[in-house]
Amino acid sequence: MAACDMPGLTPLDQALTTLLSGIEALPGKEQVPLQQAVGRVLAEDVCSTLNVPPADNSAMDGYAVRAADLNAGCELTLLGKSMAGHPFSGSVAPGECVRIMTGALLPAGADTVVMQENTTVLESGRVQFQASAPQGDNVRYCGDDIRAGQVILHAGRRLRPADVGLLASIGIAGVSVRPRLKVALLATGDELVMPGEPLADGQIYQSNSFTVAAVAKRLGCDVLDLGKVDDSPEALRQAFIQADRQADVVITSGGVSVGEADYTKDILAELGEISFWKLAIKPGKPFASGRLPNSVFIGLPGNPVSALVTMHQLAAPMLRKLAGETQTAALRLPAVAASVIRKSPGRTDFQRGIWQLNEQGQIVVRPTGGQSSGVLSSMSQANCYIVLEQMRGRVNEGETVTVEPFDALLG
Ligand SMILES: Nc1nc2c(c(=O)[nH]1)N[C@H]1C(S)=C(S)[C@@H](COP(=O)(O)OP(=O)(O)OC[C@H]3O[C@@H](n4cnc5c(N)ncnc54)[C@H](O)[C@@H]3O)O[C@H]1N2
Ligand code: MOO
Repeated sequence: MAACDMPGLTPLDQALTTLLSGIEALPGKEQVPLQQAVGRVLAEDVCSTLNVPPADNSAMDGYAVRAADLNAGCELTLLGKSMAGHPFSGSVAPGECVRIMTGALLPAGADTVVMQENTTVLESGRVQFQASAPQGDNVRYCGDDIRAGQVILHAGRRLRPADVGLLASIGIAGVSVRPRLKVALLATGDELVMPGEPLADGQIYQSNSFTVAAVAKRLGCDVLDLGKVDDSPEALRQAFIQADRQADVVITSGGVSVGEADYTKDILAELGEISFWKLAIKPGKPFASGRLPNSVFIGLPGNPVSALVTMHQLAAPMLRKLAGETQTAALRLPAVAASVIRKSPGRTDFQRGIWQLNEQGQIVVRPTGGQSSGVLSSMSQANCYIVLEQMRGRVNEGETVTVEPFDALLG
């Protein structure tokens, strides 16, 4: 069936644009020490008050010289040495050089550093050089990396390991960050049992709260797992009211389809506002979002892969926006299908696959087994999505497809 024959299904991009335009970053900020800043979202731009490096210095162990003095076999008089933390106090005149270590300040008068491997210390104590060198060779100039006054990290940045090093390198001991989002999780369904408990006929172990919590935690959220809710309007009503009191965001799984026990949408509409989506993606067709009196509501479909894929593709960008984080587009790359990939036109598929490089340096990808939305093992084995366009049908071996490598939330 062609996509135009699938009425009421909204493309993912369109749904995401609408969902994101309807929410704002939650207000507030707090100061945290740098040791606790990785993974947090900057609340303000950070400006450097320093040049980095703070002064011209050496990139090598060797000799600081004037480049104009150098030629093959030339000899220069050794004046002294410049060590990291112990600069040479004099200045280098024509015909002179100074022993210098990596990171030590370049003495006045010198403009170049020659690696010690290209020199010989003579019995006279003078230093002989094997060749000339371009002026500035092996010198790290003041401000090469960062200039005083420059914004080094912008508000909205989720801090990475290199970022906290960068902040430390300009002497910053703490930063202003956005508060952590409080996220309450509810798993709906009479059939659900917690791992560790015995399983009766017709019951299954609940897994969605574990996958969804794992992603939310990787996004730096404080997660409050409120457990399972039975498929009854009253149980859902009470659970939603409790969750709404405690959290900035309430995320449920299950009960958003058209089944007789699918009450999530009704209760959400009763207590707050609902927008219900039928998305043109597979897995993850049913998806609800909206507001409760105090919180943003996200209703994921119940099937385990659908819940995780919609958590990643829709809920995670929403959580990032609420947390004040600047959005970045997912990495998508062309790849060669290593096998036939079954697909029907109508929805954009997020099949689970393994990508690797072949001997020609091309990315090749194959699906990881069963692609039903209940088959979590195919997600567990995967290192990427194979993103197959809405209108596309079966993919033959050798055709080009798009892969989206799992990012830090899923990988
Ligand atoms: N007539 C139709 N039926 C269905 C449609 C449809 O359009 N028309 N959509 C299908 C799609 S697609 C999905 S996805 C599911 C979503 O349904 P719900 O969100 O209402 O989810 P449930 O019915 O509650 O559960 C579905 C499935 O997932 C299992 N589940 C639920 N919660 C958990 C959990 N926390 N951990 C593990 N597994 C869970 C549940 O036992 C069911 O097997 O609807 C289709 N039906
Ligand atoms: O498309 Mo539903 O999301 O899993 O099977």
